[in-house]
Amino acid sequence: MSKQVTTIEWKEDKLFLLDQTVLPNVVAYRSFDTIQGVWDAIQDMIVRGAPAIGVTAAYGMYLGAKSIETSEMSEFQKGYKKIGEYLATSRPTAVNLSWAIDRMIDFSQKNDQLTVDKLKEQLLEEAKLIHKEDEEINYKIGENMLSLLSDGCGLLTHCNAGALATTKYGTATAAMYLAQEKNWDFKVYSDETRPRLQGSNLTAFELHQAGIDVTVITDSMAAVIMSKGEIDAIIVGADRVAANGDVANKIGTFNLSILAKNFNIPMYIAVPTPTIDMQTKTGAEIPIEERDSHEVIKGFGEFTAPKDVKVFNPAFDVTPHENITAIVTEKGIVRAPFEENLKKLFE
Ligand SMILES: CSC[C@H]1O[C@H](OP(=O)(O)O)[C@H](O)[C@@H]1O
Repeated sequence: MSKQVTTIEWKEDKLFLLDQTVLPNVVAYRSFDTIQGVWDAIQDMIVRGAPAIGVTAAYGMYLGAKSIETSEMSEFQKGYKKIGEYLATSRPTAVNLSWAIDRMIDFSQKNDQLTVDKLKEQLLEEAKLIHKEDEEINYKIGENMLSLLSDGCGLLTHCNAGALATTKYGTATAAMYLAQEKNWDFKVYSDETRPRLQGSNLTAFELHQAGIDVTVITDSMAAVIMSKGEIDAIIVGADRVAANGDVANKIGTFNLSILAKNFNIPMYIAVPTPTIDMQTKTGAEIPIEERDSHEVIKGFGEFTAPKDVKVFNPAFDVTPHENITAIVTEKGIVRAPFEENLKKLFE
């Protein structure tokens, strides 16, 4: 079994999160026991990655439930809904956040025959179940993705859709960990992924420490690597897949999809079904988070542009479904026509 970092752990009645803002230089865990702390952890990207955000939110919804001081169930439910509305404002794009919040609220409403104290205990169990399910889902995504790859392949990934973006295995990296267990001879190129550099400080960190052959490239080198025939497949994660198969993912994914078409390289999206949002019809409807300008012009500590210059910093872009070869989920491999075939995942 390959060595993987632990991103999220519930122990001593607290949530422990690996602080991803200080990787790869420092491996440090921070503990959280309030809903406000969880909100900050998601917004500040101490924890990030759609599935990891969802699991964190589930524990956050338990911590929020604990803070509601009433034994009257209707009062509790009203307060719980407000806790969910608050936590949903921490980041807008990854649908796993609202998916986890909605699941915890649905669970509380379906179990309102319990006492409030008993319900709170059960909410923690539901959060732990969501945690366990994520690990199982990622393993299955890896198995399905592996069926599309071959020993000796060269892979390109973008941002971090790895163990660090989930509870284990990752989505895009799951196949890489499984290929390592099969002693495949393969190599991975990781786009550093400006401006937050998740590809170099997270993906390269986790793959390198697991002993996987990983090479960091700048985002602008992707075309050259593809032109040299080094890449047999591009595998990325997603923050939200619309009903028509459009994919919101880290900024720069759309660029890769255009290059992939040019070089006739398959573009695979590795994604758990909770990231597929059938209520959002097309990518145009997906809210795209814009983050602070300093991520772009002060990412290395010093200003790399005039302090007051205009900066555009969308954290994500939308890759049109026409540029996608397949969406690989735990339930199977989905190809075009995506609208029709994604629906089948939920029948
Ligand atoms: C397993 S999907 C992770 C997905 O989330 C990342 O965004 P962020 O680091 O801002 O949370 C990136 O888009 C990854 O593909």
